[in-house]
Amino acid sequence: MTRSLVIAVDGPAASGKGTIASRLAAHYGLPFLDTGLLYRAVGLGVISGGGDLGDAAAAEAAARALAPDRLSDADALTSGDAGEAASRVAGYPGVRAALLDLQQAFARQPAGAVLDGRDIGTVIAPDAVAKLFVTATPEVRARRRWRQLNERGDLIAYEAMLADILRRDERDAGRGAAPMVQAPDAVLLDTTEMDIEAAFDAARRIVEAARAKYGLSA
Ligand SMILES: Nc1ncnc2c1ncn2[C@@H]1O[C@H](COP(=O)(O)OP(=O)(O)OP(=O)(O)O)[C@@H](O)[C@H]1O
Ligand SMILES: Nc1ccn([C@@H]2O[C@H](COP(=O)(O)O)[C@@H](O)[C@H]2O)c(=O)n1
Repeated sequence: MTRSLVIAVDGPAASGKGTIASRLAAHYGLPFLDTGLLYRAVGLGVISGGGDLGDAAAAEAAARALAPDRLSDADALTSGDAGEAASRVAGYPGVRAALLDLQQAFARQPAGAVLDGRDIGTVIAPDAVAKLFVTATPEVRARRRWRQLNERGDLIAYEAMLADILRRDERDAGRGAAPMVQAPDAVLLDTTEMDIEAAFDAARRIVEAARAKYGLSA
């Protein structure tokens, strides 16, 4: 059976997984889904509806009601508040269950797909041809996110950014439902000392090795 090229890219906040995943998608001509946006949209949905992020039922209802147009407000979705809200609602099993089918259907497209998140290689697409776990030190990740947000005018202190990253890492890795963990068959890519080009190049080589293993090389 010929497998389609599904690429799973997981890793902690601001590790560069989205940058790598979108570059891989463009390189291989595949559709790309940033699954973090789904959880961010659910978190914002709860807040905008006047709900409480500590209310699992409200979060699950927001996940079940998630409409595609909720994913288009890039500025709101990529704010620090949205990231924090996302990691709160992402711990609820009902929220994860509500978002499961959509993600798995995306991964099942005939040509293949690239998805990035926390549980792509473990839960969403455990049979993915290529699995990467992208990481970097918390300090480097905080610096990257700090620069990204400050460049667009979201002024935030580096120390606050680092605290946010550490809190989110702990919550994402420590939850019971689909915790952030490297899949046993994922390749670790530590981008601490890499610029974007070097990180993409390393990722592409990992995918090429996986394609060769499954006889998918041109
Ligand atoms: N290797 C790198 N070197 C320097 N900057 C990088 C590198 N990779 C990504 N960046 C920058 O770091 C920021 C965060 O990258 P990106 O959004 O890809 O991370 P992420 O892991 O997808 O984050 P999120 O947790 O929001 O999903 C962006 O501004 C991006 O341009
Ligand atoms: N597959 C995923 C993707 C994301 N999350 C949660 O959403 C938060 C925001 O994700 P970003 O990738 O945009 O930073 C993240 O901290 C996770 O809590 C998830 O659980 N599973």
